[in-house]
Amino acid sequence: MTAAAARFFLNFWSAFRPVVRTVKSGGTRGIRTGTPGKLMRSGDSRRTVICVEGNIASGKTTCLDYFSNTSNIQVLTEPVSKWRNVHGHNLLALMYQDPQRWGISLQTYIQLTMLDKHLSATTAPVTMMERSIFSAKHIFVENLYRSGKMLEVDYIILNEWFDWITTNVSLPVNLIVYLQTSPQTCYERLKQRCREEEMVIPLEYLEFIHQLHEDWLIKGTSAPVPAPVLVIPADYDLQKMLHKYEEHREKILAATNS
Ligand SMILES: Nc1ncnc2c1ncn2[C@@H]1O[C@H](COP(=O)(O)OP(=O)(O)OP(=O)(O)O)[C@@H](O)[C@H]1O
Ligand SMILES: Nc1nc(=O)c2ncn([C@H]3C[C@H](O)[C@@H](CO)O3)c2[nH]1
Repeated sequence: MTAAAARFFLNFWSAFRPVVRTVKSGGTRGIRTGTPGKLMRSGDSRRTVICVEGNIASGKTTCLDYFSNTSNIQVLTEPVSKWRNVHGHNLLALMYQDPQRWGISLQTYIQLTMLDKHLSATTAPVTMMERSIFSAKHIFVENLYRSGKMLEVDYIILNEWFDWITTNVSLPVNLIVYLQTSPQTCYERLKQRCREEEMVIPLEYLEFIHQLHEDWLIKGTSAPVPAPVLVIPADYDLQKMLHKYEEHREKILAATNS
């Protein structure tokens, strides 16, 4: 990274809400958010972070809703509302309408907003996040680049940001819950939900996104996973899925002891 880029990043970084400082801890260099008292942030080893991953409309929000009533669990949903209104600009809609032009803009903003989610302060010992900075990179950035909708130079810039952030900022994840839902089922649920920006999504896009999840979380052939993966087949109807979530509750919360 050039000196100018480092200066830019450090200026950007100092604007961040949490007071961050570089500390040596356990021999590895990483930025921990310095917070007194009970407040915990992602870098706090006392905190357990579970990321719920899955295709579009695979049922992540429904899963998080189910666990949101459990004491000691803080649920962090994706900041989709931010992506749909960046000072009046609907970046999510722009990307779906013209991914070649707006893919880099959306991914840059998603990487920032997901980093902010990872670093958000909480008093709860367990955080369940919808997706992560990792899936933004390994699923969606990869899809844009591999489908020829992202310039190589943009892909490289995003990768350098991702590598710097994940090297210098402690973003521990204790468990990934992968809701393994078929593209067809996701497509049906997406149509049922009718999120305006997503009405242009073809089944083929969901098939690409599905394959990238499988390569990453099942086959392990694309990129390292930041935590053990618990796979929950999620094609079943709502009632059966709620039973499945209850069946897996112990395994999911066992991550707190790992
Ligand atoms: N098991 C299920 N059976 C039928 N419909 C479901 C099931 N789970 C969720 N849905 C419905 O499918 C739609 C998508 O579900 P949900 O919002 O939980 O998915 P998601 O993975 O959070 O989506 P996104 O990735 O777009 O945020 C919603 O309308 C939801 O009510
Ligand atoms: N391009 C792109 N990159 C991401 O990192 C990303 N994360 C989520 N999404 C899209 C999927 C749903 O439409 C909607 C809600 O998940 O936002 C993304 N789209």
